[in-house]
Amino acid sequence: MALHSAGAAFRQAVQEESPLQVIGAINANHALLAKRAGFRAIYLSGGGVAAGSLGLPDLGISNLDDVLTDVRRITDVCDLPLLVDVDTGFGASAFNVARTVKSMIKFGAAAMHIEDQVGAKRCGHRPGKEIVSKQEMVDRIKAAVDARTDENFVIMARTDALAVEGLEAAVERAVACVEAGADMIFPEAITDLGMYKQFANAVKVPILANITEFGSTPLFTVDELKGADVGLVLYPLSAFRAMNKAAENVYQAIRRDGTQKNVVDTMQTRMELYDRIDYHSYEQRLDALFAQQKNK
Ligand SMILES: C[C@](O)(C(=O)O)[C@H](CC(=O)O)C(=O)O
Ligand SMILES: [Mg+2]
Repeated sequence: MALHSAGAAFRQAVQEESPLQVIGAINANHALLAKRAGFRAIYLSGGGVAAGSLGLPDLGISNLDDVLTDVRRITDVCDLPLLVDVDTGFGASAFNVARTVKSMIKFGAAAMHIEDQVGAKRCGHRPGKEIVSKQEMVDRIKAAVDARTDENFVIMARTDALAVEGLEAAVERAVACVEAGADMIFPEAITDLGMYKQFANAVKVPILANITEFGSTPLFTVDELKGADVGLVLYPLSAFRAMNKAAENVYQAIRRDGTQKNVVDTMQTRMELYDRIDYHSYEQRLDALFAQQKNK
């Protein structure tokens, strides 16, 4: 087992905060802001890597390296356990899935979710999704579990089957994934609170509720989800959506007004930024390091 296991920290957080709020952090800076706000676990969204880092839609276009770049940047500065969206695993074979798992662990992720959509996937809240067979999904999970180099690294199985095959089939898939070794279940695009309970009763492992905005799932509160036996609550893109709106507003204002004076009040100040990224302590270390040289 790894000396410092991010996976173990994630499992502990799930035990201690029930349900555990897992907050989307689109980049390293946001990871620091999330930690400061008191969250105990963070999330790297696949849709967020695609839209935020690449300016592309969430349609299975981004690859393993795109995601790893963002994972490394986040885990380099933030010690909160990170759950990563690996879409369908970045390749059809068991070797592809294994490579994804090993890389995630190496780059410091605590957990990943892998889904049962076909490779040419869509956002879970869009129409027209297609899923692979139950057996093929079970094989993905088996490959992932087998590839772990840290037994505490969390393999979460996401099923998109509800929208395609209905509740019963989706629950059946979840059960099959847990039998294959999945540690947690992410039933995607849930429409009723009671459905979470049905998954939880059937699988007996923690269930994640994806409370993404403007999708098919109502914005259930933590208290409501606790009552439905949910173990983790995900907000994948909340800060990302807000950040994009803020940027658009500033771009439009500066272009329109020829000055930023009208929007400067909406900005994080220089001092706030420096505080959030611990700028001054870096500077002090630099001064201390080269002080002797200067005094010579
Ligand atoms: C969770 C998700 O997979 C993501 O990539 O963040 C998306 C979120 C979204 O598009 O709102 C999904 O639910 O498919
Ligand atoms: Mg995704």
